[in-house]
Amino acid sequence: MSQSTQIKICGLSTPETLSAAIGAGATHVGLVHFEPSPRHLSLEDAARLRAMVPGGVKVVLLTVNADVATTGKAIELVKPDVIQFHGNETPEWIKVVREKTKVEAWKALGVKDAQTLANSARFEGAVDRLLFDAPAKGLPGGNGETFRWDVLKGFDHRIPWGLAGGLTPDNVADAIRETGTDMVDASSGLESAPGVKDVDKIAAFCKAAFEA
Ligand SMILES: O=C(O)c1ccccc1N[C@@H]1O[C@H](COP(=O)(O)O)[C@@H](O)[C@H]1O
Repeated sequence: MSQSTQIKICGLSTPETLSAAIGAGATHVGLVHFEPSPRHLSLEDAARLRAMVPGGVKVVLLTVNADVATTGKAIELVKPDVIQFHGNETPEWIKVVREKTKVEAWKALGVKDAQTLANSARFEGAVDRLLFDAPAKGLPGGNGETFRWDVLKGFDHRIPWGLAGGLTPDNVADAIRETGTDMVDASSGLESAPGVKDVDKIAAFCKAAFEA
């Protein structure tokens, strides 16, 4: 069993599924603030869920191309531990937000090929973690799509990173073994319908990830 694997369960929207994720051992819980998403939460609802999270579990607030004012308001209201930028945010923009707010910053990147990884170096010094996801399709993320994990093999990572994109209870162990990641992030693969998390899938996912 790998005790060190970090697990983010994203797109939680009810107290029941939030506590299922925490009970199953998630190290990070994700709240989505992006209106087109079936997982969208108002900032007020996100703040209510955030207040239920015990210390020791990190709250990740996900936004997409939000402007500075919205980002600042979101951080002030929700008080996340981490903000996950899942759009076309630049390193320079993220650096400014991070310096102003002191909140840990993650940047999701859609991986097309090895060139995406090479280009990710531009985020060095701007973010605390990169999340490698499938390329945008419909939504910028949360599409349940995997990508070619083999491009991650042998890459000289300079920035802490995590793996996202189409992860499920059935493929997460292979994903960890094939990529060597120490953090996995899942959302739509743990649902019974778009935006509806399934507590059994959450538990099975965490078990499989810890046992990989
Ligand atoms: O979950 C969403 O609706 C979402 C919307 C916009 C950007 C990102 C979104 N989700 C994140 O995408 C990755 C992969 O998700 P999945 O497991 O493939 O469904 C993950 O970080 C989600 O939190």
